[in-house]
Amino acid sequence: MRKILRPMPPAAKAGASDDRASEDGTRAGTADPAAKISPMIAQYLDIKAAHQDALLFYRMGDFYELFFEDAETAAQALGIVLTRRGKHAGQDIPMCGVPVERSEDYLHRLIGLGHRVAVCEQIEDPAEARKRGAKSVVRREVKRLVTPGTITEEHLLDPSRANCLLAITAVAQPAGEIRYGLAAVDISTGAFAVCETSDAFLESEIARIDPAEIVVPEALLNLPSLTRLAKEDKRPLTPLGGDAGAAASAERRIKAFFGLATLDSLGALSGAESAAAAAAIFYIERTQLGARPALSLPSRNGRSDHMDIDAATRANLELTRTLAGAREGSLIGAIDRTVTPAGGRLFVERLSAPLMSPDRIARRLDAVAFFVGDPSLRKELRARLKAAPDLARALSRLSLGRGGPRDLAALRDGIEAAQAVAALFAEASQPPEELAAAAGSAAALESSLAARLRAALADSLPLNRRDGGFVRSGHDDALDEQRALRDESRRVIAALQARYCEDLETRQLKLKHNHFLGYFIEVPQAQGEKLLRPPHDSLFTHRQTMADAMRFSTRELAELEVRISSAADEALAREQAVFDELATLVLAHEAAIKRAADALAVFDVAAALADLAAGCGWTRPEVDHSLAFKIESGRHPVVEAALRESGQPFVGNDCDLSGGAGKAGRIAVLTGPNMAGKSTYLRQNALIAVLAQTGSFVPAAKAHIGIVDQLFSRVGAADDLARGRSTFMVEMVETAAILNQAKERSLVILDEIGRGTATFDGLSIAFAVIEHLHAKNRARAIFATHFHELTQLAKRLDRIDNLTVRVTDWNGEVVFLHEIVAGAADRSYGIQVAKLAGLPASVVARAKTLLADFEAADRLAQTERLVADLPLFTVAAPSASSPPGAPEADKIFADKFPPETLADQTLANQSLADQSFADLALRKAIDALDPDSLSPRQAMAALYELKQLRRGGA
Ligand SMILES: Nc1ncnc2c1ncn2[C@@H]1O[C@H](COP(=O)(O)OP(=O)(O)OP(=O)(O)O)[C@@H](O)[C@H]1O
Repeated sequence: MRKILRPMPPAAKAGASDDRASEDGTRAGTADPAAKISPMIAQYLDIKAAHQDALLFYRMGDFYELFFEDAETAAQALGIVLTRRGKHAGQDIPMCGVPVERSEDYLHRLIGLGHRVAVCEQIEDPAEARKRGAKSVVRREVKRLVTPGTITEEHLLDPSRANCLLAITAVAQPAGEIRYGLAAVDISTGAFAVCETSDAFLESEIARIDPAEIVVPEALLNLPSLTRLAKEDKRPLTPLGGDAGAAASAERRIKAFFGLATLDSLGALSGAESAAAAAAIFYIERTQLGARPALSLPSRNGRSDHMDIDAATRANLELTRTLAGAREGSLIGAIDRTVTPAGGRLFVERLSAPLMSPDRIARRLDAVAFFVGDPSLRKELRARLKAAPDLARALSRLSLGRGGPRDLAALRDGIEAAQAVAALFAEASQPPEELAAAAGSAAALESSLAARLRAALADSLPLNRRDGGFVRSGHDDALDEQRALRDESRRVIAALQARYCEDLETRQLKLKHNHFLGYFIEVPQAQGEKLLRPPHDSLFTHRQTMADAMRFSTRELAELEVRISSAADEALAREQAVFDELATLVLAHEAAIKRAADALAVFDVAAALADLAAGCGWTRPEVDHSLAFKIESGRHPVVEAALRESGQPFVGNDCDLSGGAGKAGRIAVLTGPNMAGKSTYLRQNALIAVLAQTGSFVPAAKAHIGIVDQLFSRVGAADDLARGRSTFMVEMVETAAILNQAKERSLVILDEIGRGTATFDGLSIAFAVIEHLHAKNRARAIFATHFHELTQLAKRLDRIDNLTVRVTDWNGEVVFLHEIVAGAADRSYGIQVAKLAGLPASVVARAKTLLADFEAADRLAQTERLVADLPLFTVAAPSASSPPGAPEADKIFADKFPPETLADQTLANQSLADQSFADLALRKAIDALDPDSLSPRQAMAALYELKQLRRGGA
């Protein structure tokens, strides 16, 4: 529904709205198309020219107005009425507007949609402008440039997520390779991290940072991964002009911003990293219009420091949001028990970038273990943390000059919470390294700071500093004096009203105030007539006649007004000075406060993970440099939580993909009926790896994980119609990425590869994918499939294990046990599941008959032919010329099929993989014959043996 937001103000309305009328010489219907541009429109066009890439909120009295294309864009985005105001170049000027007091809501919505907004304020009193002539325009200036990646306002930000601006630059290496520099800055907290990456990992790094806005030099605008992100993920992408990304000026810009003589203290930033950091600074300076946010020095985040999780895997595993974009239902939604916004943000950051160093992981796990072992300390700590407001964001607003009294109060309460936490830890015996360091940072805060703030701030605080009334009385003598004068004057007004009432013998006289008249006396019409006549007319001066009242003033009232307003103004000015003093005091401790804020977040995450581990029976994983992947009784945290709510148990399952000494890890081929729990099993093992390397306990009885450097998944079957890709195309693109990139240390989970196309195409692709994974990628992997034929691969590829999910029949109904065991599924139970889903009985019965026919005849035969034709070991073969009987194949064949078993084996009902082995057996038997050395009897026996082999393979 479209809402009408801005009725045109009534002509008689006094004050600010009148300025609109006097300024605007092009009111609707009055302008001559050929007339000159009105001064106001000329001013508007001037300001707009400097802010072409933003919607211009142009302040007119109590509204922000938008004109021309901006009006059309905003009206459509906000669902507000588009109207017209005068003409420009013979055309109507489209216009819409939002009231100032509700503008933040509209800003929020526009920013959420990826727009940038330039907020242009009136910077002088309209009365001042009028003094320059009736047609003069109020001076205006853009005071704020609001963009998705640079917002700091509490109500515009999600407390549980970082709000990152990401600058990307490219630097060509001497060898021709392009290296990308990435600088991620969260102005709302001051966090500033840089890293460098190659083209192959650019997208996964962007997915990890999950930026609210990306800025790039114009030359990079057409980079395919960026255009895709901007178009399909709707990430705001802002081009930077000038030399923003130039390596040459980068160092100078960083030094100037941080006031550094040299960049040595930042460690060795690469050329790409410093170019990106400088580009981010350039954009921040441009948008903050002179205000300097309290940014930390850029810290390097080596790409090899964290597990690489590509964008598709991140989305598929629903780590921080579901495929539909919601937090609820994601991993973080199910397991986040942090109690502070900063703790929540740190947890998201850690979960998005699992570590690669067993030592660093162990340090985090030590902190969690410490709190698991001390439940009462944990409870006490969490209670104190709950009282801690968002220190980092309040500090950032103060540093940008956008803070309010409540930000000072947040600082006060946050510092006190940090001190309380530090005091709690002073008594803790032998806290682990991570917590001891955090306690040190919390304790290092200047204790007098909170005391100063407590003494200065009133108990109840307004949102905006300009409202005043936030300084405690008794704190500042000068302020108290002004306030007394102001309040005294108000009492005098009340006394004056009483006196006039008495003198005129009426109770209907009121002393009122508005912006236009200031203080005035209002009486009903009949009373007013009296005041216009002697003797009253010598005292009362007529000001205005209303429909049913008249307004007057007196000399006494005018004098009083001057006294009152100057006392109020002076009190307010004094309060602003107190605010500035307090803000300066706080900012002098900026670095220490930031460290303490980070420390509180570290405490929060460790205690929250401990709470989770203790409450849900999670255990400490063992993480090292091996290629182990051994999980005992692992669970899926999100599915388990959902089942718990409906009172059902989750069945824990083991998983062992460990590589032996000097050997790559194993590949599990998982078959089982629909709805048995295959996808759950796949995902839970990937999530356990992520959680373990995040430094969390894991939902398993025991877990041993050798560092996973890259996590790949191909799960889910979402069409990606927005990108113009079919389900199958998406599946193949993601599978290709995995096969091209996965290595021995990777973990790969693949769900039903090949199901999106014709059966035999799909089966062939699935076969080839597993062979490639086994021979080339050599990664630890789980491959869930409905192609039971794939289980035959375990017979000839040494690192493949078959797993299946147990089900049982009960009175003809399928019962899922959700238990993963070694072996292959005997059948699919698809029809039973379809029956459970409520397919009509006639359809189920018909499907059963057809299945019996298909199983008996055609499909099996076709399958057998297909696999008999498949070139075996094409991936594993040392060279393309190696024949099927090459040494590796021979060895596997001999292990799997000793000659004595081949003769009497009935192969007729075996699957196609067995079939090819039987053919191989026949050929080997013929090759082994030496007719010249056989007696007639031996020749006869050999002939029978060959017949037998042939019969088995037919
Ligand atoms: N280990 C488990 N313990 C208890 N319930 C489970 C378990 N695993 C899965 N389930 C339940 O079974 C449902 C189906 O699981 P899942 O989607 O993993 O099956 P699937 O085998 O992948 O099915 P399909 O082949 O049809 O995709 C889950 O939503 C969950 O309710």
